[in-house]
Amino acid sequence: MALAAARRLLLHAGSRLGRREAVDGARRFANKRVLVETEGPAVMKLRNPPVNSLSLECLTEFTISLEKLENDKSIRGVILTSECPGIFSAGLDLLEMYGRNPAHYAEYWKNVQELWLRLYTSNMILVSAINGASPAGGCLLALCCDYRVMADNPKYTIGLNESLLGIVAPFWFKDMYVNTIGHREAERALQLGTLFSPAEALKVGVVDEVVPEDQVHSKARSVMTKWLAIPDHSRQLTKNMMRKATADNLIKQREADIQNFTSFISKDSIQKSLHMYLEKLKQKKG
Ligand SMILES: CCCCC/C=C\C/C=C\C/C=C/C(=O)SCCNC(=O)CCNC(=O)[C@H](O)C(C)(C)COP(=O)(O)OP(=O)(O)OC[C@H]1O[C@@H](n2cnc3c(N)ncnc32)[C@H](O)[C@@H]1OP(=O)(O)O
Repeated sequence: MALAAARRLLLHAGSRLGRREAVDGARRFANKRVLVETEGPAVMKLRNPPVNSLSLECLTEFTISLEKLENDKSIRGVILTSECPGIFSAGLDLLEMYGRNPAHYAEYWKNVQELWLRLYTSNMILVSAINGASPAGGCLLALCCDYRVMADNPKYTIGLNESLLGIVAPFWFKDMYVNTIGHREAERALQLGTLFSPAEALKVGVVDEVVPEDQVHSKARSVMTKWLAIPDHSRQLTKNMMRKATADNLIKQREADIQNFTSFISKDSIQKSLHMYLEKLKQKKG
């Protein structure tokens, strides 16, 4: 209920902002954690500092922004990137999965599923400009895209590292990984929780292209231009043919997946693992 109300408020605020900024001549709309520019190829920038973690609020704003873009028939493609220096996205927000109650975990997971389903089955062309670290849920966002361009900076890594946290990548994360890099590579990378450097990610197929950091956005734009030259109807039907079975696999068991997540994440042993991981992140500083 609370989330539905927040959603209505955000949609309302979003459209107000949209109108005001259009009057200024810049075609863009924004909410607190997601900025969308629709001048030229649409660009969606995550801005949830310090690390673009996908908190419930961030997920909600992201989903709403995507919904607005989908409803604007003049927008055929979106570049997904980050406004946080050095970070594409740190993935799901660990604080949404630690020390909360089962109802919160269920609500959070429903929203993770919702964003994934919308992104993965989007009719728009999605290109990610990966300009920073992209672990776990950050990698998931990139994997939803039709093409991934990554900055050539060895400090940036990408991959589904869940097993390093003592948790397990859900089956639909795994399915998408298998679809992208094949069964053997996915099996190894998932068990080891591998975080790939840009060069390794290119080799294994997690990303499609690695370019110097200052060229990530221009490359993403030129990729978008190429993809926009393809007729929408044939490209969309082809995308749907490739992705439908994977999305349907979650759709048919959404409730069971929420229950699984809630009971798994509520376990004492899993909470303990998350606690240790969060402590490790804190200690990194000191
Ligand atoms: C069998 C049934 C199975 C059912 C399924 C069950 C479970 C699966 C569930 C979920 C799948 C999970 C998916 C995820 O996405 S989990 C999140 C994984 N993310 C990570 O591991 C990234 C962790 N972060 C980092 O490695 C680094 O922070 C960074 C992104 C490389 C950035 O490094 P940098 O040095 O720039 O920053 P800091 O490390 O100092 O971080 C700053 C600040 O942010 C906090 N933080 C970092 N990441 C997260 C996060 N994901 N969520 C929340 N908070 C995060 C960090 O703790 C610091 O906080 P502080 O308060 O100390 O300033």
